[in-house]
Amino acid sequence: MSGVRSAVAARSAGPVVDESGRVTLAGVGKRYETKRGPVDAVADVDLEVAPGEFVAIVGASGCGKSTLLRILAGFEGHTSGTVEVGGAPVRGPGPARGVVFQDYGLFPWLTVAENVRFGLRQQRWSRARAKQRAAEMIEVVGLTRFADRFPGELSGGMQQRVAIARVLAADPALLLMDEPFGALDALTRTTMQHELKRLRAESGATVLFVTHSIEEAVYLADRVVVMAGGASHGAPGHIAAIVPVDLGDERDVNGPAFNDLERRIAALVHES
Ligand SMILES: Nc1ncnc2c1ncn2[C@@H]1O[C@H](COP(=O)(O)OP(=O)(O)OP(=O)(O)O)[C@@H](O)[C@H]1O
Repeated sequence: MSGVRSAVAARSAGPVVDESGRVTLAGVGKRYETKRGPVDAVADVDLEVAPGEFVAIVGASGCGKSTLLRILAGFEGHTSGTVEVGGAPVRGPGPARGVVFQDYGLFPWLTVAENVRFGLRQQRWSRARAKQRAAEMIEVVGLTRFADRFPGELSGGMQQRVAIARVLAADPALLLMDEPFGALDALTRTTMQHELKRLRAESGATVLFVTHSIEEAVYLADRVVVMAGGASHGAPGHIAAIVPVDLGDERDVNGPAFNDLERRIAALVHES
């Protein structure tokens, strides 16, 4: 936990609740003005995510999942409604929000270790502390042997692991992840899901996680948001359902309760 976040935790009595991870979306809409006229990517999105909660977002292609994440990351503005993180309006990117998107966003001229240290140094971590933290996170994603390699020397899946290590190293209050494991092979994907679960339990970060895999959503999340619509479907993207995942911490992906929930969510995705 970062210095600021532990200070917040130390002041509050009772369970640790880091309010800086709270997400509030109220009546959120995004309209793109294009040559062919306005495109409503999303409309009327209401969602409250509690600090420390893990919310997965699923839905057919084009329903606005990435748009919502980009808005929360501060990469683009919304055109209606309110978007708040930690009780403050989002006006641009910020260090309390860690972002892992489909493109790895690594600096090709820096080594793996330098890439992971970069954000920490930007946040004024000392050289020694940044070096130690980077080494720890690189170990977590299983890339210690490659710490001195450049991104161009690694596979896509390995580059994605570096991007994940880089974001997790900074211990953000809110993690925004858009298909972060989409490019990984099945075995690495399972390992990374485990690690993400563990790291998130340790750090208490709030996570918003976009995935096309309903199994992944049910395995990781406290709640699954099902989105529907999309500009190409003639209706703006919107939230069609929010499904709580009441399966406890140890989830058996082959268990009947797990599979039932997976089927229920799949039906909601296909209906919408
Ligand atoms: N810059 C843009 N200009 C115009 N329309 C856009 C722009 N960006 C996104 N859109 C439209 O907004 C809608 C939502 O796109 P978005 O990428 O958020 O969907 P998605 O659910 O993440 O899709 P996928 O699962 O395929 O990644 C789509 O119809 C898309 O065409």
